[in-house]
Amino acid sequence: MLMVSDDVRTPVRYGTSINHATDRVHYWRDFIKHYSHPLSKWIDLWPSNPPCYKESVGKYAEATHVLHNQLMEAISESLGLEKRYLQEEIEEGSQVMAVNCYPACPEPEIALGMPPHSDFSSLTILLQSSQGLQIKDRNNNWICVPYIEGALIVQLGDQVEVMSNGIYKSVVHRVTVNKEVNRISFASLHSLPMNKKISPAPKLVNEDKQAAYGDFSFNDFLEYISRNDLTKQRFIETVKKNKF
Ligand SMILES: O=C(O)CCC(=O)C(=O)O
Ligand SMILES: [Fe+2]
Repeated sequence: MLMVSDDVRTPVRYGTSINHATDRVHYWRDFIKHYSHPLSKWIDLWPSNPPCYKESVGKYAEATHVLHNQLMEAISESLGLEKRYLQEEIEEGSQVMAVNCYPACPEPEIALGMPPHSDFSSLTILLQSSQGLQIKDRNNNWICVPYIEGALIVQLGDQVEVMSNGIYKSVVHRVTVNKEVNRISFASLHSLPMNKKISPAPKLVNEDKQAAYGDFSFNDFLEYISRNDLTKQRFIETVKKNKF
């Protein structure tokens, strides 16, 4: 399935993913329906072809889950919080593996693989087959993330921005396309549990630094994206108490 946006305001979108951004809300709703089903442990959502997919991607998903836990410990420590701050929630959280495919594009200058956005996740761990990802720096310039074979890219998501009371910022990113090669990326999006309200860590809130965000859950995020266009306003802007 190739999805090309007919949106004339922005460059067309050229690419597809197993849970394409515009389709993600439907994908996630289905995923959550299965996930919250009492028999969810026995419901197999993996594609059966190619036959090695389930085993290889399954192992990769397990490894990224472990890495996510370790990175969250390091982030908590760096903020002066307990190493195991939110550990239980992290263990019980969800993980979505988004497999994105961006075909070589005849007119890359008028297309984008994925429009600018930040991830709702705590962290996204990304593996890319070639260059294409760009991040926005604090001066609003787009910076290419270089391709390094086998390297994992870790992106901070909205949940860490809120939990850290804005000390860390979730990264705005987009994906460009090119004329020569098809690009594939595996984005492993890790999140705290659906109904867990995420708010600034109490230790990071004081008289000098008030809570800069209200609380929100993954469910609130899903509600938001089912009604709003994420390319017009990032979800995190809606939970900020003061615009800064
Ligand atoms: O393809 C990429 O490099 C990034 C994909 C992405 O941003 C996402 O799946 O949220
Ligand atoms: Fe993303």
